[in-house]
Amino acid sequence: MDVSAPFIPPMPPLPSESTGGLGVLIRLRWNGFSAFPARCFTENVVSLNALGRPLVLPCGPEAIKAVLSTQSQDFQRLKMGRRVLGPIVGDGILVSEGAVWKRRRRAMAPAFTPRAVPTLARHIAVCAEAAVRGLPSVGAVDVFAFTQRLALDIAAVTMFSMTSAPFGVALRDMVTDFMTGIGQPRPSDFLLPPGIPTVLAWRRRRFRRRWVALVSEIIAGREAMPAAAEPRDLFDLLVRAFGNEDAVSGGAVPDRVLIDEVATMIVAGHETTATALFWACLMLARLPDWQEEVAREVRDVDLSPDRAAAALPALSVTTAVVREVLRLFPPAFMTGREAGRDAELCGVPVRRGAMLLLPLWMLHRRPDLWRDPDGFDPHRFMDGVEPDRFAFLPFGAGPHVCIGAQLAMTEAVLVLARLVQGFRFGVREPVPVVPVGVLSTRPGGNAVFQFRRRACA
Ligand code: HEM
Repeated sequence: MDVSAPFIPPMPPLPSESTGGLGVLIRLRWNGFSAFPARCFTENVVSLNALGRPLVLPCGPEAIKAVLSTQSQDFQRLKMGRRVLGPIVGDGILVSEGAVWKRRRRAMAPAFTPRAVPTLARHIAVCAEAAVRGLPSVGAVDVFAFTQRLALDIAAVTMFSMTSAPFGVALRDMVTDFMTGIGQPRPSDFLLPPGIPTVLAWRRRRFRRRWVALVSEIIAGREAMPAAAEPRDLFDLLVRAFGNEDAVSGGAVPDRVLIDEVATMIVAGHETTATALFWACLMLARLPDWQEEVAREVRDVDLSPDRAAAALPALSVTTAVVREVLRLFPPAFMTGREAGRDAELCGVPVRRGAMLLLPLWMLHRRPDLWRDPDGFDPHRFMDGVEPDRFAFLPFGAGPHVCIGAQLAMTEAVLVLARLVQGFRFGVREPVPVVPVGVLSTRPGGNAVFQFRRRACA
């Protein structure tokens, strides 16, 4: 393929260079892809101020490495994360800190080892097969809705060994409600101290009550299933993992812990993977040559449930496409930390209490790290050439690195492979679809996909 002219996907405009800290926080409410000034593409650390509170933007690989990894002891999670995400993940490992986080992370790690991949890949393949078979042979497909539904189904099946059918609508409605409403951080979330309620406090408390009731009902349904000798799903793996941890600590796992961690896995896992799959479909629809390259790779690969995990090494082009999508449209487009003590970041002083926002999507498009940084070109992930460890961080780094990274890659690669194996697709965009970063990287606009079943499928 011609590597000289990679395709440049459209992007929203960036703010002016004079945008201050408050301007960044206000813009984040609407789109993280148009919140940060362009100098974040070139500088290592940008220091701003938001209503008197220091706002530091570590943007270069060294600064990001220090915050997430080598100096991670100086920087904790943003306290506002708990305020915003707490209604849905409670005290789960996505928002907890210190000893609680450490204990839960250690307990959950065994559920995400490579040994679990074949079990989870089998569930993914079953869901992908059913979803692909359910598509019309020829016609328009709402790909965003399709990937959201499928990712939720996969989350339900990998977690509980049961389809999301009995509770899927309620779960999807509540997660979407949250993501598009009270889950979007407001400037007051960033600026008010944790003890002071924001105007959303009451709505968030009400959501929490309804959410806990729903997840408890789902867990009760799963617990009613007969026990199995071998772990069937993440639920068995988590219960076993927490059980082992209890045996060590002598404590009992309260239901609330299980509710929070189950909710964390569903929320952290489904929206991120669904949006990555949407962008992968959009890129392949816009770039038929790449779509055919993937089609050639997957044509004779056996993606049936029992063979899915073994098929992964044969899917190197599909994997490169997914990685390039995660570079250009990272679902976790940004992460944040708070300075727990006075510190220094690549020579820049950072005061205790300073807020740090790390625009990971801009790291992935730095001209000093990437050739044709805005162009879509999966070749950069082929031929065994690996990017610098701290140039490409779709799953973060350091102690809080994504626990589900391998599961997410397995899911994205297997679903994309099965979709292209079954269909050829194109797209019409009345308005160019640009990324919108609110909690995850969603499409900002309507893309009309046309699908046609492949003759051999
Ligand atoms: C494409 C899909 C995904 C992306 C891009 C993604 C990205 C990330 C990133 C960047 C972090 C680090 C955040 C930080 O340092 O502040 C993270 C953490 C986390 N992710 Fe993922 N993730 C994905 C899928 C998943 C899946 C499938 C699961 C679970 C089933 C999951 C569970 C978690 C959890 C629990 C954490 C917190 C880990 C900790 O703090 O110890 N993620 N993810």
